[in-house]
Amino acid sequence: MTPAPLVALVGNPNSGKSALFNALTGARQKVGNYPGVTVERHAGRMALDDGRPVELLDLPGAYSLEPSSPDERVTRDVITGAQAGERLPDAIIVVVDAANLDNHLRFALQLIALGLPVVVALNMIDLATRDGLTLDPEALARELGVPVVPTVAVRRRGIDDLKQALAGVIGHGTAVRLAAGDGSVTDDIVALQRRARAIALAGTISETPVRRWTHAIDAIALHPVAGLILLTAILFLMFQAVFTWAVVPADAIDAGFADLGNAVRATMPDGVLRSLIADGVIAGVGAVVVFLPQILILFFFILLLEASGYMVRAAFLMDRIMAAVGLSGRAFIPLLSSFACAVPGIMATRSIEDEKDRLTTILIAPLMTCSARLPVYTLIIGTFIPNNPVFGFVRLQGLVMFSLYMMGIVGAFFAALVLRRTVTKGASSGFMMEMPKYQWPRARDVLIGLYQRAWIFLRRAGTIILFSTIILWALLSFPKPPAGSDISEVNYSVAGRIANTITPAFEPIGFNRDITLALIPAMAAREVAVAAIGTVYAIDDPDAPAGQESMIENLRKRWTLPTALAFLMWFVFAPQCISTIAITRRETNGWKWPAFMVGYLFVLAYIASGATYWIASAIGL
Ligand SMILES: Nc1nc2c(ncn2[C@@H]2O[C@H](COP(=O)(O)OP(=O)(O)OP(=O)(O)O)[C@@H](O)[C@H]2O)c(=O)[nH]1
Ligand SMILES: [Mg+2]
Repeated sequence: MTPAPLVALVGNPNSGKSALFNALTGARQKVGNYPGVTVERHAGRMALDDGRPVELLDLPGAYSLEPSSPDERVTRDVITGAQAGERLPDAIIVVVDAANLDNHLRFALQLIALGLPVVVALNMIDLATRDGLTLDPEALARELGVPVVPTVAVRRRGIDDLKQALAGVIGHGTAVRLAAGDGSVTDDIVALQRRARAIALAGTISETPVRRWTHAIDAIALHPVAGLILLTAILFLMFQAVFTWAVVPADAIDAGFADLGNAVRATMPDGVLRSLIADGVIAGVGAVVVFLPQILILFFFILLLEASGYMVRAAFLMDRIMAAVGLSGRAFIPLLSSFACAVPGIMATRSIEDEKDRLTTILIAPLMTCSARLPVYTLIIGTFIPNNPVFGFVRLQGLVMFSLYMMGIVGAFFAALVLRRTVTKGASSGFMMEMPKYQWPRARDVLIGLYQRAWIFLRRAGTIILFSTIILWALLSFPKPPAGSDISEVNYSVAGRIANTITPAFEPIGFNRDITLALIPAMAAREVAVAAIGTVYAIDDPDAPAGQESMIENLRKRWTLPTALAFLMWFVFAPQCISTIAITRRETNGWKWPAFMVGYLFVLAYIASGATYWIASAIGL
């Protein structure tokens, strides 16, 4: 006796597979309104209208054929015939959510391409109608090249039609597939998404304005060329704004700290305590806090992009590029978080299944420009780069800032490419995600996000930065040179002597003593570099008025442009952050990988700074 034909229900999570299974077989499989209800296969029996028995399989939902979790693997193995002890299904019912066609058709296209006889169940038609969406199942069938049956699983509507369509395809092999669908499917997720979207559009008779808008925006936002141009333009605008909008509030904060410093100098008697407060605490912490407006503007943009639904689109656009350098698409979100700080970014890599994928992402996360670098970049750019307009509307300072961010990204991709061919060799996995609807960001959410960021930043200023500044101040202030000595106070101090000892190692890449002085305490946190420079100049030049103005004057006097550029390059690449090293140790369970990370990043930083210095000097900057 030949066994009854085997039919499998496949589709995205939460599309209604188990509900359909119950409707078709009369069984009572658990259904629930969240993804991941079914986590293993279930079999049941049903009869077609002509009395033929069929064995029906309910499978766990999946987003794609590249499994990212064990239950998705079950699904993939069953429908490709790779599952031990299971025969290849004679047909599959692809269940799609009619109200979410763009997302669900992506997987449907992959499934149809497998070549098994397919019937598509256009489920949850009731919800689509409620959302003001009218679909054309025949048009969808034409585009997909397989029968499409509208169903409402929970009301048992469309079940008979589904059985009939199934009877039509079972036993007819692939020949029954209509001619129109070419069945070819690509690994390129952006292309796949575009095709799914085009088919969804062709099958849509009418829809609400929100849905129409989403389609219209995505036609540009997800376009492989126009989308990338749009993304670049948005990022660009962001960095222009960081510079232009911050001027007024930053000046106000700076004036506040300057007044405070001057007041302390005017009222307190000259001595160690006055120097500690004015040169250490106020000059150091003030030098960092000035950058609060810029950090908030940056995060304002990031929060808007996240809340509007654009960020996921950016992830889609980047997926192709990420795959090209051997990164998993899932790495996008951790890498994106690393723009705030590498520590949460590295923690977010836990969502990456594959160990090698994950390790690669951890190793390159510090190359994403974290917000602690912003004060360093802004100070140096503001001091050394003139704010000339280029191409009429773009300003040079914003352009340089944008390039520094891009350099981090390009450096990370380059590093991934090399790592993937050497220390973390292996295949990388794909990426599927639901595409959210566009919506206006809610003011409340954005405000809460900004408040949290401000708090994190100020807390750092009040703890790590304050603490390292005080230590540095002490090391810079003692011992005091004997009266009448012509050695400067800084050079005579412990810190000055340490810096003078190691400066020769950095001279080949253009660094001066001030920089080496700043680099060591900056291991605690990158912003400390700015605090350190503030403290050094406050001690070195005690008669100058407090505030950023005199710090900038000192920088211009003591640094050359090639040195300043080399210093910027150092901060693009160098692993100047103890917290990142610590979290890498924790997430990789040992010292091997953090040691490797620190090593390769220092080498990279040294080479990049040196090259910048020499090239800049050679062309006479
Ligand atoms: N309104 C409506 N709700 C439906 C329909 N089909 C399923 N549902 C509901 O959608 C939710 C998900 O259904 P399930 O059958 O559990 O979905 P599933 O595809 O098996 O999900 P996983 O097992 O997680 O992959 C449940 O709350 C169902 O009651 C439908 O046609 N219309
Ligand atoms: Mg289920």
